[in-house]
Amino acid sequence: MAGFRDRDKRHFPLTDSGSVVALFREQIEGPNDPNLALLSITLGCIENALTMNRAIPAAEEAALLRPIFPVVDLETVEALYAKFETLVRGSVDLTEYKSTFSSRELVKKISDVVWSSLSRSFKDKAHLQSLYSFLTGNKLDCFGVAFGVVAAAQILGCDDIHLALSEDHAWVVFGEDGTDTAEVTWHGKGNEDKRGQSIALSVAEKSWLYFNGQPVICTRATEVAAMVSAANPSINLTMDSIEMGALQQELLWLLHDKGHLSRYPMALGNLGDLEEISPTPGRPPPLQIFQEAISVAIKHYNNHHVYPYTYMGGYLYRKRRYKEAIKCWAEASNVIRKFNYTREDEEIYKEFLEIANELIPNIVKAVSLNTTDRVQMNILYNPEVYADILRFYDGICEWEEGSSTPVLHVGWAQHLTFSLNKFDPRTRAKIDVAKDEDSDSDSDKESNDENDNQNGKSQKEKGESGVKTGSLKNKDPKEALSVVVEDLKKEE
Ligand SMILES: FC(F)(F)Cc1cc2c(N3CCN(c4nnc(C(F)(F)F)s4)CC3)ncnc2s1
Repeated sequence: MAGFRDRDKRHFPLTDSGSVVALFREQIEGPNDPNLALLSITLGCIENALTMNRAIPAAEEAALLRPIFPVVDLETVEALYAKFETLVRGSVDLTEYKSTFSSRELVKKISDVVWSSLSRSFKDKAHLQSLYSFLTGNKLDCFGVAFGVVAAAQILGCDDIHLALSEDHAWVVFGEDGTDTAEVTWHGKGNEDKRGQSIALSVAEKSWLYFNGQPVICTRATEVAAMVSAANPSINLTMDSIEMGALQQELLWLLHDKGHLSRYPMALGNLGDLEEISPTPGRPPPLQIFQEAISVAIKHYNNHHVYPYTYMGGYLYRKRRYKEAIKCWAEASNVIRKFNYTREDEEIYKEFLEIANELIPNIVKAVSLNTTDRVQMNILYNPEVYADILRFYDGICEWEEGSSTPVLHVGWAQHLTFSLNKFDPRTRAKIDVAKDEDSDSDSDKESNDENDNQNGKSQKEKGESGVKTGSLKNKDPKEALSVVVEDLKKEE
């Protein structure tokens, strides 16, 4: 059984980040599977010490010469581990579940064990993702519940139960070939939880939330990567714990070097962000890490992940490399157009709303004010940039087409016209929005329902109930945009 081994105990007490990395390294290197509960309790204990109740500003703390990195005693971790093991083993009678592989009933039972221990307080605070939070405060966020179920499954010896991750949701896979799926946590606000159900129906909706069937399926080592990635160094809205960020960064490099981020674009994105904050000597620059995330998404997930492009776009925007940032956002839009927008896709909706209604307008404002900088200024004379903004909007229009919920509203049109009108008219005339044969959206918007292809109903016809907005593909850009703007104004 997973349990605490002497070789694990040898690392304690943990006194600095090096000793934590050594523990994680030995756990990951094997020969046994890494012990998720042991590592999550340990990492959560450190995060709690470094980010909670840090009332005194760091400067004064340093003046007091108070050691910042907490000492993690074996007793503390062992006691919490024993509490988790007692809860899990005491609640699940495995003799009731005969088969070699886990059943949906067993998965639901494990989910119920975690679920029923939770306090009712609101769950979208920070630092609620680890078993330390669960065992000391009975609080977990959406990810934390899913992770807790997998950690509990490991203690029960259910080695076929693994974490499945999309960009804004988590569930589990299990069974003989690891393709059975089950909801084990809730999602978003005000949505009834669907725990115990398979996710097949939700995937059929072609929603971004379920990735249209391209989630990150974890191994025990990738589950460690998820735990590390979900760690949160923030002390409050304006301050991060440098020590916690550095520890997270070191652990992500350890996992990266062992190949455990090679199918996990979001963890690579997290690492790129950490490298921007504090570059590690001898390691690749952030852009290269973001590029690696994009390559992984293209290679392993049929380019169905949005975040690799918004990680890179955000970085380029912060570096004032506006032309390249806008290209990334056009690529992000090229991903989302493959999906149908559903009401549980709010997180990614907010991402595109911020790009369209804040970031791009800020760029066109900045470059039209800053006439001295020739490089920046000529963005408004660059047909490629203009075309990328049109592609960005066209992808959002396609995302909306055939969806049950509208995406665009007149606010979008106001920012759209503001941004586009800043471009020189001659530039706008220069671009040729040719109908791009092979990327005809019908084929991209895979319809999981074979019937549509058989009776030739395209995605658009199929989405009869969906919202209709003009796609820019077949029209002259100015005419197309006036169609979109008029449509939106009608809704006002
Ligand atoms: F499990 C859920 F439900 F929480 C879904 C997951 C989220 C997530 C993540 N995130 C989410 C995306 N995220 C982003 N931060 N910045 C982003 C970008 F907009 F800059 F791209 S995306 C923070 C890290 N990082 C590693 N793994 C996961 S699994």
